[in-house]
Amino acid sequence: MSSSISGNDDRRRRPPPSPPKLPLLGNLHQIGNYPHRTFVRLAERYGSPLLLFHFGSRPVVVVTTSEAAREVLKTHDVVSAGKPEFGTLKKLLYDGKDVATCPYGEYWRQTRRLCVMHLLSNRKVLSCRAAREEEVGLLINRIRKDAEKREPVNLSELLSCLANDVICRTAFGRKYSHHGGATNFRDQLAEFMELLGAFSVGDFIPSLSWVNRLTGFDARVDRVASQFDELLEGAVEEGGGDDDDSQAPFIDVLLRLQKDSSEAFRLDREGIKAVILDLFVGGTDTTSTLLEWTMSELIKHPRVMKKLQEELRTKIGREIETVHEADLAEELEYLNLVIRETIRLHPPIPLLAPREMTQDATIMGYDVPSGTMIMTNAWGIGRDAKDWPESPEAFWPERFLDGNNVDFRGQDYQLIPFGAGRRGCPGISFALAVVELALANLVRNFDWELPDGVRGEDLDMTECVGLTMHRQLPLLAIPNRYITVD
Ligand code: HEM
Repeated sequence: MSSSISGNDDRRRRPPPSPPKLPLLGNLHQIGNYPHRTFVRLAERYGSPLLLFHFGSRPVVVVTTSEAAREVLKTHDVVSAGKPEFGTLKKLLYDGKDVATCPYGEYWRQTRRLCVMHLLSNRKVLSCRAAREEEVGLLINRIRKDAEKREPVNLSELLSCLANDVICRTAFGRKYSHHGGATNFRDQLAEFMELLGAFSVGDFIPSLSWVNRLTGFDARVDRVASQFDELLEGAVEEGGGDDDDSQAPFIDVLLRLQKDSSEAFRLDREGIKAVILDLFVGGTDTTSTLLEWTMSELIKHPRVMKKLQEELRTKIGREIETVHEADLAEELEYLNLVIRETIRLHPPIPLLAPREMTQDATIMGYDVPSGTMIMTNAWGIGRDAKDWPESPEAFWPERFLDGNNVDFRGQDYQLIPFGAGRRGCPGISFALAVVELALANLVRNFDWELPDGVRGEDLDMTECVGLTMHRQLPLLAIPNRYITVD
């Protein structure tokens, strides 16, 4: 399939179709607020699974079909495993010493191995169960109090706190509700994420880098990077106390590995801080966004909500106040279908994390040179009528019944919210553990209604795109207690 093409021989090149571009800006002016939607429209207009754009001076190929995604992420897995360099990311993530943004090579391989083996393995995820159960328990108790007042709760906010607190507990062994007195850790993290997702003109049009200085963007990046470094330094100083890896917070595990003479590869101090940051960046907003969309779809579709409630209430029973992970051991088929259907329609990172070609390659018959940035439109692929012939825009978990075993773990290219191939997400089990436990509790323990008598079907589902794609308006809903154990 792959064929190398000579760097100089432009006559033989067949690039993907490309919408007309402007000088300096390239195609940046065409992208709009919902790039994933724009890219689907343009792919249809040009009738091509690959389109070539220019974001300023950067060539970017956008992949819009499952077939093309398979070629990129499977056939050309190694060649497409590079990462584009962005100045802002480098400043915020210790010059690319993390897993998610570091270039493809030995450092990435070893660092990812450490994460997969020691932090995100199924065994380690299981051993963090107590922290998840406690945090979900706190959330449910809080909602019970609100239910007594019959007041709407801000589910978006609560779910974001939950994801954040779970990662904090597993990464540091404690919560960082407050750091440095009045400064709230969550606000700091929110600003960090905002900057990671922000458009930095200098990264695309180097001749306009001065704009970042003029607007104060660069100074803000420096300030946030140094605030976070201070926090992580504190955590590294305090860490290293526990010898038992299975129970230890991530920071302790990484510090122990650093001292372990039998380990051929050791992360330095910046590497440890960068990896911890990666887990926050990769694991908080993504998880809470998935929870937020799942609850939105359930409230919007009372039939599905009722069916899921029946499954949970029948299989788990009414005898316990709060669902624990052991209670989920029973096969909860419909819960699984609901999560699959939500993530199909609302992949938290609609365009996956950008990749960069490390060699020339031919993809779907088009030549894509080394250095091209690759964006895979998981959102568009999840709604492509070719792969999802029955009402692709509809929320209908039953589509996964009757032998449709399409799953999101990176083998089925029509459903790739976690990416695929060697740079695919290593945090799937970690994320699902939180998502399943939280949903089982929220849905089994309460009936939900929208405030002001708004009907579920009228719930606004407008998206807002940053680092992740979340709801534009927070999800406010009134909980009514269902499970009341005396
Ligand atoms: C619903 C939750 C999540 C979603 C939708 C998600 C999605 C993704 C996606 C799309 C990628 C890029 C994949 C690719 O390029 O093929 C990725 C990478 C990554 N994710 Fe996740 N993720 C989630 C949860 C997590 C969690 C909980 C963690 C860790 C605590 C995590 C850690 C990472 C890391 C470290 C990478 C970089 C992998 C590499 O470059 O080798 N993610 N994730």
